[in-house]
Amino acid sequence: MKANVVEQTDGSAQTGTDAPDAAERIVDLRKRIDEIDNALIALWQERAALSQQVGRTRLQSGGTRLVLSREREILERFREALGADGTQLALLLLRAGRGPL
Ligand SMILES: C=C(O[C@@H]1C=C(C(=O)O)C=C[C@H]1O)C(=O)O
Repeated sequence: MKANVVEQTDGSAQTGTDAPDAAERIVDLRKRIDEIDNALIALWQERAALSQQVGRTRLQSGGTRLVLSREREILERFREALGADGTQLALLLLRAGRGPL
């Protein structure tokens, strides 16, 4: 294993290059990647909580646990935007909110 694929002593991951300019650019780009990941995690959790709220509201009013036509719309939206990966992502999103089928 190359030495530059191990962790640095400060706990941050190595950049994977010994070129200082590239390493600096990578550290910079990674800051934005980390911001995006944190936003995605927060949005994921918010969506799951909202979905659970909808589910509870519907069940308490005598409605169904799921609305498959709505789920189909969401799957289609993600597939149109992101292709096959979008479908997989939407399936995970839906499961996070309403639990497994
Ligand atoms: C949240 C809802 O309930 C369920 C969960 C959905 C979701 O997580 O988006 C979509 C449809 C329903 O099966 C809803 O009907 O909007």
